[in-house]
Amino acid sequence: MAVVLAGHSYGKAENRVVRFQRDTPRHEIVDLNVTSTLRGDFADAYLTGDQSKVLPTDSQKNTIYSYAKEKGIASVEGYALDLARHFVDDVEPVTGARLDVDSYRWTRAVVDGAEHDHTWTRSGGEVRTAAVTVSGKGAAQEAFVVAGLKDLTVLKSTGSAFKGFLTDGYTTLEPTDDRVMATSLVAQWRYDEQALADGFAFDAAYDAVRAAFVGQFATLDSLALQQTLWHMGTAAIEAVPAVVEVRLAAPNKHHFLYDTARFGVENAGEVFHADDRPYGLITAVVARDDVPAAPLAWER
Ligand SMILES: O=c1[nH]c(=O)c2[nH]c(=O)[nH]c2[nH]1
Repeated sequence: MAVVLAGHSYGKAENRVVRFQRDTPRHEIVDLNVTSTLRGDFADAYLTGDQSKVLPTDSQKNTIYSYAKEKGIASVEGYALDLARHFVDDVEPVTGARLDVDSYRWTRAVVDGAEHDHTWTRSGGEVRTAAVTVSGKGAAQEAFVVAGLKDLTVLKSTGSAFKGFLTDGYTTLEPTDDRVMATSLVAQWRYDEQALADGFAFDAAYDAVRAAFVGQFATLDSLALQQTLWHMGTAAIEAVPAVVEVRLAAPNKHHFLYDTARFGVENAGEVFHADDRPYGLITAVVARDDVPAAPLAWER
């Protein structure tokens, strides 16, 4: 038996980059959490301690901050592509780079009825995400762009059923035609090569996918969260031609009708106990069948 180094990667995690645009009196803000991950043959750094091929994570951090000014952040995905291509193209031992970016939304403060030029309030829990992977040098290079969101919390007070399910000796759940449905959606979607062209409208695509998710959640008379996810993924692919694969994870944020009959009080679906755990966790991968899978796009 021999022990081998079976895998490795390294990078700088969670660089908190806050970039302002101050060219006019009305400033703009972009607030990011950026993680770089580099791949290549860095085995010697582990096996013998030879760091001659290792670009320090400190240098990666400096590049991440400097590119926020040098290249700008016209879109988060474009900024991540610039960084990933730089690490692979310009740093000899690097053969693959992945950039993960969380993007936090700020809303302009309203002061005396008017939007303020340089003050914002941080908006809700929802976070926009991007994961860009560049692999290989020169003509053989491949690039993948995965956009996403996490913690998009949605709730509907009717239009959701769950019935006809399998039962066994442990089943106590009552079937229902009318329940509260709520989730805190985590979604990622992969774009095809259209996203690699200059000027691809990442923000418009994001807005369209998000609107497809929320629209399906609201309008589908749901028979289960599973069915809702299928419709969400399908609607996103139909809404944006560049989207080829959607991965969804949805915790079922259970709302249980509170039993007020015990006190002689009628409760016609008006008072619920919002439970936080345990929760059902439903996932789906929805994809076009004419586009090859891209496992590298998802590899962390
Ligand atoms: O939408 C649902 N899917 C399930 O699989 C499930 N299981 C359960 O107990 N409640 C629900 N709801």
